[in-house]
Amino acid sequence: VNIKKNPAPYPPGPRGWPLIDNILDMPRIKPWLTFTEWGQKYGDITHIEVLGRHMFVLNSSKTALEMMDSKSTLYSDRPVVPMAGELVGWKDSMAFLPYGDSFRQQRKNLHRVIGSRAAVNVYNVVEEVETRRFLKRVLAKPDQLQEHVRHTAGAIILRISHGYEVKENNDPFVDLANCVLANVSQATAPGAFMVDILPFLAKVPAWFPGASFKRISRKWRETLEEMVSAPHKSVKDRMADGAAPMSFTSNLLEGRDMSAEEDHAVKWSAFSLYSGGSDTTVSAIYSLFLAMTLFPDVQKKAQAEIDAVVGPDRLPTFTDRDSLPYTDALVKEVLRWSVITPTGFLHCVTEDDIHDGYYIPKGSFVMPNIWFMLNDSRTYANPSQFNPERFLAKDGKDPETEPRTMCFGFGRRICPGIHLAEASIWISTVMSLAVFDISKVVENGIEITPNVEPSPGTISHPKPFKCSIKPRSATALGLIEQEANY
Ligand code: HEM
Repeated sequence: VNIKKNPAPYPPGPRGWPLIDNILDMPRIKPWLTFTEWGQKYGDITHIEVLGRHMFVLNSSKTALEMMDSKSTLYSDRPVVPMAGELVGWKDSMAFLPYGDSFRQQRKNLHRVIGSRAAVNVYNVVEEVETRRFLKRVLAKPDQLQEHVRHTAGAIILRISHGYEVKENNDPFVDLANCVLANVSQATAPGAFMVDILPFLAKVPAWFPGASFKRISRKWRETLEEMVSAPHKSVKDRMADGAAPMSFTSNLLEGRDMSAEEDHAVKWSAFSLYSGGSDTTVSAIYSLFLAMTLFPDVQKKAQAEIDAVVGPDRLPTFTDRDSLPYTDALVKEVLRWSVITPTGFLHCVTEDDIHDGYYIPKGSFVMPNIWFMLNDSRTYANPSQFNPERFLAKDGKDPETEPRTMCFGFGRRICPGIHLAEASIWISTVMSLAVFDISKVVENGIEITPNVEPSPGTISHPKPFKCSIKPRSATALGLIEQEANY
């Protein structure tokens, strides 16, 4: 027999993973901690093999950049996901698209409209108006913080993607979108669907015993199609009447003759804003409130800075952004400390590579352990400490590495929503701290300290926690109660 020899050895890694049992055993609770242990044991690249598929877990940002950024032509594909991608139909959405023409076309759309801080400035008014509405909702029902964060993130994105203004309650698009996102997170949960492990099952007819995933996927597919098409059609109808407010979609459609293919790309890239941008931003802003509950000294420092620069008579706006370095550092520290996408999104390798003397075969998956990179003591002093000052130059010491170089992923797949994400988190932080004091709740005379307990999943959220949110003063109350309209 002629066995083809590998051109180089695989990187080291734990044994005993090839069995199907082990896939179902994949660490589901804080998997990033298991991956971190592997890094400590095996080095910056760990190799595992699951049913003949090679996977590489990366435990340093340097290695992640050397592979996925410097060699991005080899490392920019995505895995094929039978359940969520093929059967439910997410394969046309940006995050799932294979590296190729549709991918490039959608990235171009996103880049054109939200690809720089200057481009995103156009939407500052949307961010400000919706965040002021957020303050009002928090004031009215502080114990429903997480719902308000979610509602506001949805409102901002739908306004930007389609010029759509959401209703205060039971908005049909927000409900539909939440349903679509809940479905995809169920569809992609590791081990949830056998079809992802045995892709030939996709060809089994729906009546076949055990093929309930086919009926489920058909239902989820209809919901997804409605969510992608309905807002797109509504923009077109309003443009025909000359009544469409400015948005991502109207901007791309305006004055251009669209082929069916281009129209499809606009439709799906607008949807990608929602799918990529809502849940992630929600996690970040909810984490900010958790951090402020836990670290009152940081909160006071940021408030002192805001008070000195903005004064008591108005709410902060984006024009204050460059004058608030501590608050800016606080936002960076939230992006480092909170676990938003702990293990990133898988990249798939399109050509054989040899990296650092190790064999990385075509078709294998690469997973950056972003949680560890943001907690790596080679990059961050006392990484478990919440300390915005690490991002300020001081006494001749340079600021530590910006989390944005890791927390948004790598190479040609790097998050295209960075500028929008940073704008949303920044305005929520500065407006909330200008008017609210966030603190631990006291129940029966006992102060409750929330646990820091991130959920598992591609997009992780802090476990729901209690905190007290009160207006800082009568003046602050007055600012919150002012009308916020377009
Ligand atoms: C704090 C907030 C956010 C975080 C932490 C985050 C993080 C990430 C990460 C880690 C990836 C994967 C990159 C890779 O594969 O290497 C990603 C992809 C993506 N993000 Fe974000 N993101 C955030 C906000 C947003 C926003 C606001 C939008 C849209 C407006 C967005 C849209 C997307 C899209 C469309 C992709 C897929 C890109 C592709 O596959 O080429 N994200 N994001």
